[in-house]
Amino acid sequence: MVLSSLPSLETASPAHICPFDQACSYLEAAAKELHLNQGVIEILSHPRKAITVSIPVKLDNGEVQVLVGHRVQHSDILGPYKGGTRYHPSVTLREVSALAMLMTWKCALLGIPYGGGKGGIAIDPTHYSVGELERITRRYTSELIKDIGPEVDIPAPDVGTSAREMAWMMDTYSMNVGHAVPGVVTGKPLSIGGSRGREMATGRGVMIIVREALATQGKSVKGAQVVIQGFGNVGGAAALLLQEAGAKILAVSDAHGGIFSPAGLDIPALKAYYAQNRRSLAGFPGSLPVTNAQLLALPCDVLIPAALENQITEENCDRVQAEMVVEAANGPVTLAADLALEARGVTILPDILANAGGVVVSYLEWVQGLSYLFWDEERVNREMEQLMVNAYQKVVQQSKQRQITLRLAAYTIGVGRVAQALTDRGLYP
Ligand SMILES: NC(=O)c1ccc[n+]([C@@H]2O[C@H](COP(=O)([O-])OP(=O)(O)OC[C@H]3O[C@@H](n4cnc5c(N)ncnc54)[C@H](OP(=O)(O)O)[C@@H]3O)[C@@H](O)[C@H]2O)c1
Ligand SMILES: N[C@@H](CCC(=O)O)C(=O)O
Repeated sequence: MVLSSLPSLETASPAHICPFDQACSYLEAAAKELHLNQGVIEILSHPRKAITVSIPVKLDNGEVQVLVGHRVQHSDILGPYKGGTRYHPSVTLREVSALAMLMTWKCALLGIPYGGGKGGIAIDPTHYSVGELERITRRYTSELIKDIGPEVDIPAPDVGTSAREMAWMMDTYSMNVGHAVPGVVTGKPLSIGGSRGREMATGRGVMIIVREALATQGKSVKGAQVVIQGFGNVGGAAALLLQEAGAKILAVSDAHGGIFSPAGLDIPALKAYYAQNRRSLAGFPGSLPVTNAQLLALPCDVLIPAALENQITEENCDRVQAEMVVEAANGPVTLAADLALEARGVTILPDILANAGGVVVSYLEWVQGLSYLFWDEERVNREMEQLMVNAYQKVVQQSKQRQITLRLAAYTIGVGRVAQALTDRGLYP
């Protein structure tokens, strides 16, 4: 499928910035830096396969709805396609295609033997009952049954999904093939072969990257003032672990807005409050309300967008006061904002590095499953930390050697490894 032929109406992300076009721009920049052959660039600019499925679901009230789901398989040059499954109203084929491409570079950068994929369903999961979500997930998995598998394409959680959806996917796939296949997904519950440490893994990886990046600048995470957009799996875990590491979390937000405390938020207390307060941050004792727009403009040392794409744009980047932006989300800074922030000397830790902790522990989960030997959490965290620190150091070294930004350095490593494998395999002689 040629993505450029898709209708432009699909570019429904904030400010109508097409995430796939942006992903291709970064690929082109890396390819230029590496002097890659045009044929290689052409191959890597297109997903290998893009699957769109209809998902008919009978709602609890008897009504039938037909939802739209996608799975995009960008590249399997280095191993099975790998990447999350997103349930969010903004999901489009172009968005999923961009996210699948990012997964290819992320896995290559981290040196794990996977390609890149991503899936999603255009729904707001909060509008459906648990029973409806289970039926939707099972039907989506059935529609993809021939295209996923532990050696083919391995889904994992992303926005709006968690271990619960992975268990339903694993069960549906296993029932179809006639025996248990835990390796078809990662991020599953421990009871069916999940890994210790996976739930906190992306946030832990973010904490490690913040700590390393501050250390590179001769600063400490202890006392660093941090602002986080998004209080879900990634933002919530990053907040907790950064606070444990000594940082002061000044503000956090969800889709409804945020809260701010100049003295720093007590994250364990906030997590308990959030769960009891029907997932609302509003009114947390000692905090002041902030909008998401205000939150991005708060003075701080480190700003961590951990929600969706295109949050820091050409329009609002002038208001960003942070000295460092750490992309816990995929694609939270637009291309124009990226250039403007870099020009102002803001350090940007790119998504394919900063949020790789999740897929690294997905890989460790897959390895444990394949060897039928499960590790304690301390070992999982140690192995993940080693891969994250190693990748961070390589990115810094590449950035210094080539005099390029950290993002371009990360891309040149990821894209370069895939291009090399592509050439060595003879797919582009
Ligand atoms: N899960 C992983 O393992 C993983 C790994 C690597 C990267 N990522 C990336 O990290 C990001 C977050 O993923 P997640 O797994 O944490 O998802 P999640 O658990 O569903 O949480 C998403 C968070 O973002 C908030 N949010 C949504 N729209 C927002 C907006 N417009 N402004 C501010 N906050 C908003 C949500 O608020 P509500 O709850 O109010 O909707 C929620 O707090 C995504 O870009 C994802 O691709 C995830
Ligand atoms: N959705 C996550 C995790 C992917 C995975 O574990 O396969 C990401 O964007 O990296």
